[in-house]
Amino acid sequence: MVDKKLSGAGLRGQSAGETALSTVGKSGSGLTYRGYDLKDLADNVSFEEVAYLILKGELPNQAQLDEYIAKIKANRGLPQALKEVLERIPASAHPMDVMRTGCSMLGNLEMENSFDEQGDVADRLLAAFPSIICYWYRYSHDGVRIETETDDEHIGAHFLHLLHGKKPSELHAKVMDSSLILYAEHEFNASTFTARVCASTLSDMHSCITGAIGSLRGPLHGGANEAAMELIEDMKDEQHARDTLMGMLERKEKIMGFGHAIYRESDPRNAIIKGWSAKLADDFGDDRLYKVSVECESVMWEQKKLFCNADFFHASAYHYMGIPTKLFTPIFVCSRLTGWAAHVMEQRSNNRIIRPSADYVGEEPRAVKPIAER
Ligand SMILES: CC(=O)SCCNC(=O)CCNC(=O)[C@H](O)C(C)(C)COP(=O)(O)OP(=O)(O)OC[C@H]1O[C@@H](n2cnc3c(N)ncnc32)[C@H](O)[C@@H]1OP(=O)(O)O
Ligand SMILES: O=C([O-])CC(=O)C(=O)O
Repeated sequence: MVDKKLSGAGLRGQSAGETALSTVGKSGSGLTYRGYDLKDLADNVSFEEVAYLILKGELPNQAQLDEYIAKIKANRGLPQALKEVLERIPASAHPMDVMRTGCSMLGNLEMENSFDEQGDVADRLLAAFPSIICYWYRYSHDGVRIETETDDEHIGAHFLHLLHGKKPSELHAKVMDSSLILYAEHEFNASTFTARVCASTLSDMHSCITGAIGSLRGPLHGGANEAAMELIEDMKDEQHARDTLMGMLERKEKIMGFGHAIYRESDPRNAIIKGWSAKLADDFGDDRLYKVSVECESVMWEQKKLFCNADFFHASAYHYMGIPTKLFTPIFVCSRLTGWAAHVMEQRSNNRIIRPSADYVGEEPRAVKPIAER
C-alpha cells in the first residue's frame, strides 16, 4: 500500500492520540478491527460478533454471543416519552436530526449515572437505534405506530423488518449484516474524534454519541452515501453516467462517494459492498444502478485517480433493498455507534482533556475605542 502524503490543514497526518481499536491504511487489506482484517471478519462473523469485539475487546465464544444477542433483543423497546418525542418530529425532518434527538432524549430518560454503566449504555444504544429511526419513519410517513421489538437475531434483519413490516429475504439480511460490519469502526475519523473530544471532558456517553451523530451527518463524511444516491438515481445508462461525471469534473464539482482522507488507492470496504451490490442487482432484476455506478468508478479513476470510498456502492445496495435514501446515513449511525462508544471508553480509560493550540492570525493588540469613534 502506497503511503499518502499527509500534511497541511485538517490536522492531516498528525497523530492525535493512541488507539487499540483499529488501523486504517496500514496492514492486510487496509482496515483492521482489534487486529482482525476487515475481510476476514466480513467473510466469517456476524455484526453482533464484531460489535462485541469492538466494545468488549475479543470475539465472543458461542455462549457469550448467545447472551449478547439475547441482551440486544431485550433492549429494543422504546420508552413512551421517547416515542412521544419521535411522534412530534415532522416527516420533513432530516433523519440524522431524528437520530441526534432520539439519542439525546434517551440520555434524559436513561441517564448514564456513572462510567461503570458505560458498557450497558452502549449496548442499549446499539439495540435502540434501529427502533428510534424506524419508529419515527413509519409514524411520520405511514401513520403507523410500530412494535419495535422483533424476534430477529441480527440487528440488520431487525432493521429491515421494522422498516418494511416483514422479515427480509436471506440475501437482504446478509447484506445488511455485512454493511454494518463495514461501517463499524474507522480510527480517528471526524465523528469518532468528535466523540473523543467530548469524552475527554468526562461528559456522559449520550452527549458523546449525540455530538458524533452531528459530525457524521455532513456530506463530506457519512452523508456521502445519500449524496451518491442522488447522483446516480437519474443516470439512464453508462454513457449518461460518463457524460454527467465529465461535466461535473469540468465544473470542478465534488463527486460524493469518492476519495478519502487516509486511503490513497482504494478503500477496502468498497470491494465488499460492490460485490453485494452486484448480487442485489441480479436479485432485483434491474442492474441499471449497478452499471452506472461501475461506470462512475471507471471515470473517476481514469480522470482523477480517485476511487470509491465505503459510501459509493452502499447507495445502490441500499436502494436495491428498498431503503429510502434519507435513511442511508442513519444506518451508518446504527453501526458506527460501536466504534464511537468503544473510543469513548478508550478515551476515558487514559484521559487527558483534548485541547490543542491554534496559530493566531488575527489583529495585533489594540485598544477599545469609545463607541462614538468606531
Ligand atoms: C465513510 C466516509 O466518511 S468516507 C468519505 C465520504 N465523503 C465523500 O465521499 C465526500 C467526497 N470526498 C471528499 O470530499 C474528500 O475526498 C474527503 C473529504 C473524503 C477527503 O478529503 P481530503 O483528505 O482533503 O482529500 P485529498 O487530500 O485526497 O484531496 C486531494 C484532491 O482531490 C480532490 N478531491 C478529493 N475528493 C474528491 C471528490 N470526491 N471529487 C472531486 N475531487 C475530489 C480534492 O478537491 C483535492 O483537490 P485540491 O487539492 O485541488 O483541492
Ligand atoms: O476515516 C474517515 O475519515 C472517514 C471514513 O471512512 C469513516 O469514518 O468510515
